[in-house]
Amino acid sequence: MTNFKFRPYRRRFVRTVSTSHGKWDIRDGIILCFTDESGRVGWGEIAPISWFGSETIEQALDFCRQLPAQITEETIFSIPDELPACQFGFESAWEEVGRWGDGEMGRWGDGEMGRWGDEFLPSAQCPMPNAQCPMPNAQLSALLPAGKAALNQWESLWQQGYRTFKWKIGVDVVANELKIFESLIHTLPAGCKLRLDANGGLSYEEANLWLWTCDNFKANGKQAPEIEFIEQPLPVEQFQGMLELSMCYGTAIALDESIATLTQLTACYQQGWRQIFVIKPGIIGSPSRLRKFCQENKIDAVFSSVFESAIGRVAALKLAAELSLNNRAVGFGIDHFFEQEDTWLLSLWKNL
Ligand SMILES: O=C(O)CCC(=O)c1ccccc1C(=O)O
Ligand SMILES: [Mg+2]
Repeated sequence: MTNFKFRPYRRRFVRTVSTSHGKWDIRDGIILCFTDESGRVGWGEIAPISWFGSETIEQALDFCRQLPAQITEETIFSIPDELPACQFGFESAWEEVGRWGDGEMGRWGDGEMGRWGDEFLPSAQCPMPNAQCPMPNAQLSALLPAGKAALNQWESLWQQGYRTFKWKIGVDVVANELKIFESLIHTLPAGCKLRLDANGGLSYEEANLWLWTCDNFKANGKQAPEIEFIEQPLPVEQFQGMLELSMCYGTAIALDESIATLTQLTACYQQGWRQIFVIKPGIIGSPSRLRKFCQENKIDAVFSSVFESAIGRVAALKLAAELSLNNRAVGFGIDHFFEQEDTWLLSLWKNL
């Protein structure tokens, strides 16, 4: 049995996230707080992306609202598969409560449970993500802005230590993007990797053109940057097309939208996908079932952010650390899309 509270939040990106699905300016999410009988605290976060295949924020809120103030393990482990972001948020908060020994209050409370709003607010400072999970930027992939803005942004990210970059394609017409791509690969220094993310926005012909261009770049003996993979070239419905493409080119393909939830991940694996899997823990569903799947099948996984706050990120990165096999950079280099996080968390606590 645990005491359960939730609070919705809204955060505006400092720069628009442009993908082939359109523009995204605001992240709506929900923070969960569990407190057990002995006062141990666990935090969780629900950060859905409905255009990606998860529930909507309204569905997640409706689910939270119909729950009683005290919930059991049974409730947490029977959240329906239609609410994958809720499964992640509730289960990770639950795991966090269980992690602390008797008498310990967890990483947020510092032994003294503060109050949030009028009810409970962590009295200790806000969770400091970097202090909580120190991870060198070299192990993260930094998300570049779409279009030619990428040409101006990579350098400051490089200076911050990032060595893997992801650039969105399928946003503009292919001829324009190919031109920018040419400039980008000729300016990126040796020792870095580039991921191209089409978000399902290419036609079969365009996908062939991109894969051919990447293969050619490599064949011409160019060593920098290494094109690590093309992510989700075709729409989710065209799984067979992507399977074919994955066998025709040297450049690898990573599935993302196609495997947004555990149900989809299982289906694609069963249908023979063995290249790269982009796992977004924040929307995939139950962490314990994800663990089981990854351990049983030894998939080549790349972990990726859903623009969650430090609370969801800590839980997601914990899974990434447990389940990454090939040391691929995790797609959490997205801080430059937000105002400084501690400031945001502080104001979140204060305004509750
Ligand atoms: O994976 C990354 O490197 C950054 C995160 C990212 O690109 C992303 C974030 C939110 C929603 C969709 C996507 C995506 O990979 O398409
Ligand atoms: Mg993607």
